[in-house]
Amino acid sequence: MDSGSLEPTKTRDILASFIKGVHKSLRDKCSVSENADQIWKEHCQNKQLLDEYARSMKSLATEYWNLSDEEGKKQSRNNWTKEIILDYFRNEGIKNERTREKRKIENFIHFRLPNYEYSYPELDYKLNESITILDVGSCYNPMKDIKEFDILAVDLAPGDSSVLKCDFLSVQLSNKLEIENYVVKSLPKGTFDCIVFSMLLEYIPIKQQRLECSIKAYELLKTEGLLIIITPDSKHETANAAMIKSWRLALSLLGFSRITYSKLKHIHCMAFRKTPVELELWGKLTISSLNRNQEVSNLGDLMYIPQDLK
Ligand SMILES: C[S@@+](CC[C@H](N)C(=O)[O-])C[C@H]1O[C@@H](n2cnc3c(N)ncnc32)[C@H](O)[C@@H]1O
Repeated sequence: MDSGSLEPTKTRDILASFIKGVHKSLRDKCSVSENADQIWKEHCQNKQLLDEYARSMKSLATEYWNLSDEEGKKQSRNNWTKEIILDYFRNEGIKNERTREKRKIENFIHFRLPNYEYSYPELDYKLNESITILDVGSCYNPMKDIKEFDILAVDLAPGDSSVLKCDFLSVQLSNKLEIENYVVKSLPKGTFDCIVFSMLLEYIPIKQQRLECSIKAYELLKTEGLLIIITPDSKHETANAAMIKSWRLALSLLGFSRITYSKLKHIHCMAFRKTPVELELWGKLTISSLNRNQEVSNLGDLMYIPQDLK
């Protein structure tokens, strides 16, 4: 795409609509096909399209999103992510969350399960010097200069030499990191302090696949590790509140506890921790607190995006 001689706002709009168009075309194809896995496979092999997407995304984010002034900094997904991760791992975040979670569980047991035997686990988080981060769908590795982070950046189509090629939907999970010719073949379970899905889930065309990504994140994180999810939305905070609530329910039922949520001008930002509370008990608490009258027959249905409904 050559848009070099156009006005900046025009170029920005062209890049943004190309990106949205790739997402839409994938969703449309999957919605009329019996074989969404095949559509996804074909998409992953379309090198020309993926490379153009990577160039467009990098250009949009680094040249056209104004992030240099004070307001821009406040609205930046990378600044939000950095602040939340550092607060959680380097300040009192883990300790505060344990206290909050313990209190929540104890209240729940007291009122709903008075005969239940339970003690909140003794925890001792082992953090290496750097915070290990798996940035899924990283594109150009936007957080690579943050010195506290040790980032494994992966993408279908790397937009920077520091990013390894990997389809998160099909990559194997095992007990070690395996890389062949800059392609990730397998990721180690239970080893990451933090996983970042920054503007990833709305690219994934099917609700069930979004759930699969979330399940993989759960398996790859250490207990008490963080999952950061950023998803674009320029509407008012309340416009898609039902979707945000629905994702929270799905992720809670997987064993995540939401620790914070912010609506910035163009994005929703969420951080979840992998709770150390046993899943059966956590599920009961989730159903009682978040799911008062909703029937959940398929967790995948909860991971919808507004575009699925169009
Ligand atoms: C909208 S871009 C976001 C880039 C970056 N995270 C950011 O915040 O600027 C979405 C990225 O997710 C990548 N992606 C989508 N599905 C993926 C998958 N299954 N595995 C790895 N990367 C994926 C795309 O190639 C694309 O680079």
